[in-house]
Amino acid sequence: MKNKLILALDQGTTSSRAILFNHNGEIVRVSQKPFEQIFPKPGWVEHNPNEIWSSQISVAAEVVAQQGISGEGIAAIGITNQRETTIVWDRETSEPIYNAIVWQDRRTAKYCDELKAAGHIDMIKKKTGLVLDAYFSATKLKWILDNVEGAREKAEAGKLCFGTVDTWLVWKLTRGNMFITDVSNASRTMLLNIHTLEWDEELLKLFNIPKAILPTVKQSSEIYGTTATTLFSTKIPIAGIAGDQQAALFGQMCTKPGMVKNTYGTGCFLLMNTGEKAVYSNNNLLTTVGWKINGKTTYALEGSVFVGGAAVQWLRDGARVIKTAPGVNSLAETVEDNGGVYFVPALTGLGAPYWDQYARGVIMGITRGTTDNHIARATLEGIAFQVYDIVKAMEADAGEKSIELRVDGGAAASNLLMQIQSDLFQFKIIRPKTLETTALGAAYLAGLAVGYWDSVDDIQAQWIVDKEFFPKLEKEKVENMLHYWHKAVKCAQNWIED
Ligand SMILES: Nc1ncnc2c1ncn2[C@@H]1O[C@H](COP(=O)(O)OP(=O)(O)O)[C@@H](O)[C@H]1O
Ligand SMILES: O=P(O)(O)OC[C@H](O)CO
Repeated sequence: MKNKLILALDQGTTSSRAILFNHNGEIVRVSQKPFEQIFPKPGWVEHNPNEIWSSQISVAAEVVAQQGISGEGIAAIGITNQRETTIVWDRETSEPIYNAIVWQDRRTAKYCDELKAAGHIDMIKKKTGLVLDAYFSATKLKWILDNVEGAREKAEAGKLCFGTVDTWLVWKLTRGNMFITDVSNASRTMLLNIHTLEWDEELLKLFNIPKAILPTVKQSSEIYGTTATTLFSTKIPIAGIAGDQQAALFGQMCTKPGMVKNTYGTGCFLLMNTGEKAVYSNNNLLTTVGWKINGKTTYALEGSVFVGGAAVQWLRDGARVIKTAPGVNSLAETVEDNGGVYFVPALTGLGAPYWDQYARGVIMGITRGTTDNHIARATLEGIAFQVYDIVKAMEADAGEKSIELRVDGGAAASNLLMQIQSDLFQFKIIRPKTLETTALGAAYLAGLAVGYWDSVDDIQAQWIVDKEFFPKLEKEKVENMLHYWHKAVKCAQNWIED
């Protein structure tokens, strides 16, 4: 068994990845495929669910083929995924009835306002740990049922399935045999009571969601079933599922209360393990389920930034200032500072700690001397400032100052971004050798379930530091930058009027 490999499927916002890990937690092979981002209207973001599946299964098949193994060589599959993204499909045909509404999509912002005005904020926070925002699945699911012709009747009749991306992938991997999700993904729907870990009747009534449309909620690490034989040469156990941010927390081995990581992907997500206690924030952070293993639930506090690496992507695809994402670094490195330019990348509103659905991006402080180099630098800083604001909120909740931060995700590859982050915090940033901690977390969850690894202690030593970043910038300069950053944030806030 230990000679076999674990296959992690990491279905992210911008690409699908498949990674084979060995018993030492090392990457043996990776394959990655980007897929289309669909923006039908300002503030709307969609994916084609069939493309999510085809890109994911093609990279899985690719790593297996390139490694020259068959299904026999894989001990288990672990799944991790972009969270909240909402897919509804026909139970009979497996055909989606609408595009996936992506977590960044703001189309239900107004409906959230109505719910706030009707006084539902506290009940929702108490039961789900979440802030009333268009980010989560419940309002997106309601939108599909209300806006796709015939959907509500079909849902009432039990003919439709709703799933976050994990549910959709398991459905496809098992050819419709399994309709499940795990507690970490379920906790992001705004329909799960995070204390009982069951779908909540009061919430289902509020959002007008028929229970028949929902999957069964499972632990994050257990043998759920096996893949359909038509996909790989043999049946492979599917044994781990977690939302990507919770998986990254696990992959970073933040398994003890108080441990924190930040992932710099499309968005940025800072999570702190709070142990068996669901801790509530007084500073606009989310309470979420980390994972459930062997009947024990671990909770986390989370600060979510909607646009992190996606700001770099916009610089590449929207503004066309750079040709590749890493190109942002070579541009930004050529200037010593931002030249007074501040970019608040509120391209899909602002997440924690502002929770402003109507904020939009601003670039402030442009002068005749401003160049694309300054804009590139301001983009990286805009990512780091947002993470700074979240750490401050978490420190206020914890009542103590942070001393270090573990980082991962695609954009954490940028040494400049990590240096800026350390300068802002004035403490150490630690980047582990494996930046693919999301996939690694899913691999660990699956491997633990099938006995590939014996226990968390067995894998703890596999977390190895690659590079540490220490603050270099004087405190006064940092304070001045923070002053202008917060001034720019005010300009971005509450921009959209309808
Ligand atoms: N070297 C780099 N410097 C800065 N940003 C980068 C770099 N490499 C990738 N990125 C950004 O990181 C993001 C990709 O990270 P990843 O963890 O793969 O995201 P996701 O899982 O959300 O799809 C992209 O938004 C990209 O713009
Ligand atoms: O695709 P990522 O890595 O940016 O993660 C998306 C999050 O899960 C959204 O909550």
